[in-house]
Formats: sequence, C-alpha cells, structure tokens
Amino acid sequence: MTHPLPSYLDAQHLGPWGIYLQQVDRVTPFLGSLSRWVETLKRPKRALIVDVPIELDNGTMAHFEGYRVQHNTSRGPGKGGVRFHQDVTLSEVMALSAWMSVKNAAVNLPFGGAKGGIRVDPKTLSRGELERLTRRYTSEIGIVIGPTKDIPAPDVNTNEQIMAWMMDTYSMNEGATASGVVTGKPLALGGSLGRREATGRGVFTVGQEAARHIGLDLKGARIAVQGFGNVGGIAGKLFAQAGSRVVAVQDHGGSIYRESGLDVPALLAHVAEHGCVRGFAGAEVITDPTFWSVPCDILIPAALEQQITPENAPQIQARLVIEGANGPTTPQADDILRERGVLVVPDVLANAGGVTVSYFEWVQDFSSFFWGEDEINERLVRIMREAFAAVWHTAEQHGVSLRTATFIIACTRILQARELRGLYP
Ligand SMILES: NC(=O)C1=CN([C@@H]2O[C@H](COP(=O)(O)OP(=O)(O)OC[C@H]3O[C@@H](n4cnc5c(N)ncnc54)[C@H](OP(=O)(O)O)[C@@H]3O)[C@@H](O)[C@H]2O)C=CC1
Ligand SMILES: O=C(O)CCC(=O)C(=O)O
Repeated sequence: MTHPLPSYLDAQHLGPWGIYLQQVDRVTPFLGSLSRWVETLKRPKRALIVDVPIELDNGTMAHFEGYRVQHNTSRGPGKGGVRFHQDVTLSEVMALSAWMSVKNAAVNLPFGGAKGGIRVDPKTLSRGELERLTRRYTSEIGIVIGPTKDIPAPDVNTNEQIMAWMMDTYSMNEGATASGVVTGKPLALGGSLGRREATGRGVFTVGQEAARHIGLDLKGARIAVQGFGNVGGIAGKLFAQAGSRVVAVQDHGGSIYRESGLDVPALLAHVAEHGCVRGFAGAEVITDPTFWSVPCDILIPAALEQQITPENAPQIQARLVIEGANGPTTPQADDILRERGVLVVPDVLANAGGVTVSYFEWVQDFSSFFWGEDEINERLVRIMREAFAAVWHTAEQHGVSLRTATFIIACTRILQARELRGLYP
C-alpha cells in the first residue's frame, strides 16, 4: 500500500523537487512494466539534516544547516556534489540528488545519486571559518558517506581545497587516508587530471553533437552564457576556441554583451581577479532581463535552478539550449521552448561530464594508478558522444524531448537494477 506523499514531496509544491516529480510523471508512460516501481523514484532513500556549529573569527558561535541526501543507490554508491549557498534547502538538495541518480544512469556510471549542501553564503566567511565549516559538516555527514557508500564532489561555491579538507577530515576520523571518499580533489591528493574542466568539456561535446544534428556551424555561432564559474567559464572557453563568439555573459555582478564576441581569456582573468563580470572593459553592460533576449544561436545556463521560466522562454533567440546548470528550465518553459522549435539538451545529459571524470578519479584512487590527460579526455568525449547518440535515437523513436528521452534511458536502468536486486516482492 502506498501512502499519500507528504507535502514537501508533492509535485504541486513549487521548487526543484516539484519540477523533478513532474519530469518523472512525464517519463512514466514510457517505462512499460517497470512503471510499477516508479514510486521508488519519487522519494529519496535517505535524507540527513545536520547542524553545523562553528566558532567565527570574532569568537562568537554560528550555526548552519547542512544536508546530505541519497536519492537512490540501486546501481551503486551515492555520488554527487556539495553546494555552499545561502539559498540551499532540503527540497533543493533532494532534487539535485535525484537528478544525480538520473544523470549517473544516463551515462551508465556504476553510481546512484546523492547531493549535499550547506545553507551559507561562503563569501561572508574567512578562509579559517570556511575550513572549520567544511570539516564540521564532513564530520557530521561522516555516518553516511564513504568510498563505497557515498562520494561527494564539488558543486556551486565548492572547489578542490574544500574537497581536500573533506578528505582529510573523513580520513582523520577513519584513522586511515581514504582518498576515494571525495572526488574533485587537488592532483597532489589523488585528484584526476581533467576533472576541473570536465563538466565544461562535456557541455561543449554535447553542444558539438547537437549543433551537427540541427545543421548549426559552431564557427561563428553566437553563444550566451549565464554563470561564468567552473562550468560556464570552461564551456565558454572551449566554444570560443572552436571559433564561436561568446556574445553575452551574466553572473551575479550583472550582464555584459559584445556583438563581435567577448575576449574569453581576458574575461576569465577578470572574473578570477574581481569575482564577477562587472567592470569588464571590453563589453557593454546590459540589464539582466535583456540577457535572455540577446541575439544568439546557443544559450548555456550554467548558474542555478529555475532560470528559464514561462516569462523569459518566449524571448529566447537561441536555436539550442545546453543546460550546464542543474534544473535551469521549468517544465512550463521546457514546453514553450519545444513549441518554438528550440532544442534543449537537458542537464542530466549535458553536464554529466563532471561526474564522469569523477568516476575516473574514483577508479584511479582505488587502483592507485593514474591516467594521462589525453586518455581521460578521450574517454570522456567518447562517453558523452555515445550517451548523446542513445538519447537522440530514443527521442526520435518515441517522439519525445531529449529530456524525456534521457529519463527513459536512465529510469529504465535504475528500475531494472532495483528489480534485479530483488528489493520487491
Ligand atoms: N562543478 C561541476 O562539476 C558541476 C556543476 N554543475 C552545475 O553547474 C551549475 C554551476 O556550477 P559551478 O560552475 O560548479 O559553480 P560556480 O560556483 O563555479 O559558478 C557558479 C556561477 O553561477 C553564477 N550565479 C550564481 N547565481 C546566479 C544568479 N542568480 N544569476 C546569475 N549568475 C549566477 C555565479 O556568479 P557569482 O560568482 O557572481 O555568484 C558563478 O558565475 C550549478 O547548477 C551546478 O549544480 C553540474 C554538473 C557538475
Ligand atoms: O562529480 C561529481 O561527483 C558530482 C558533480 C555534480 O554535483 C553534478 O553533476 O551535479
């Protein structure tokens, strides 16, 4: 017997988790007999909320709320990043963990889905405070993570240094160095070549494939990017290297535009120095709402969820949207874009490059044998291309969007694993 979902698990509940549930509803008719088990996708396996108290530099105490959610582990240990952001909520982390289950299955990695986060604006913390926060959070979630249980990685506002502190804290508690407990580590601690660039490289690779399918030449193609951090910055760089023109970029600091194309290396250097695109000399400033209607061929949302909405979807000029971010497009906006003939390469496929190289890192840590960068990039590109081809074929076969096609492939794999493991009567 199935009880009604609690309100925070309800599809009508606005927010990322509600969006994820609507996506599951859309895939269910395509799951055949496996649709009997679809309820398992509609609730996380395990959700941990932790209090993270730290001493601030001024001697006072502060308490932050942290989360680690394991959505599904049918296909392997939980895998997914950790986000430090002032707007992080349990519902958001639940959705991000579920998208990890789908993503990992879509590119056929032997992982389930998990995600973590702390509700904090890390920009307000000193380095020492950030380290104490990271270590206490790791200690608190230490009861559910581990190299064969659940392996965190970087996400928004987290990086190699934070992964190093997480690895060290977990190892201290275990009494042995456990490099496989997190990925996205510095190279000197068992990190992998190519991990930092992997998500952007994956975005670029599926972009190449999608552009080829719709007859869009990347040379001279105009690109708009929202979010110029790890994902958006690297993707922008790779498109520019391929001869595309990055004409518009938006981050928290504002939006900038240059019809003939921004100088991407100079913009990356500016962001590294100043923290945002504001003040970049070689561009005109545009308003944030105008960003969505700039003339462009490819739009890459690479910031946060729910950025492409029914309000701005009708204005988008691009023929192709490649979702670098997780959950950037609401289901209603998805429908508007589809009706308008805009092709959307969904997050659960487009940004899978990061976790794919995280998988390589995890394998390298276990074998204590490290691969060369060319080998890593070749394997990454091959996996992304094969996954894209399978999704394209499934979309044509069923007459559905690339998002629903990716969900068909991934949810079938997850539910088959569930069934084979005999978790059902
Ligand atoms: N890192 C990874 O390997 C992966 C990341 N992703 C997803 O990609 C997205 C970006 O992550 P990542 O690049 O790692 O994060 P970063 O922290 O490196 O960068 C985030 C970027 O988004 C910008 N941003 C944040 N909020 C807004 C906003 N409201 N409007 C405009 N810009 C905003 C930030 O600007 P500012 O600095 O000014 O705040 C920054 O440029 C997230 O959705 C993440 O989940 C997906 C797969 C893997
Ligand atoms: O590299 C990883 O394990 C996870 C990356 C991630 O958080 C994501 O794909 O959203």
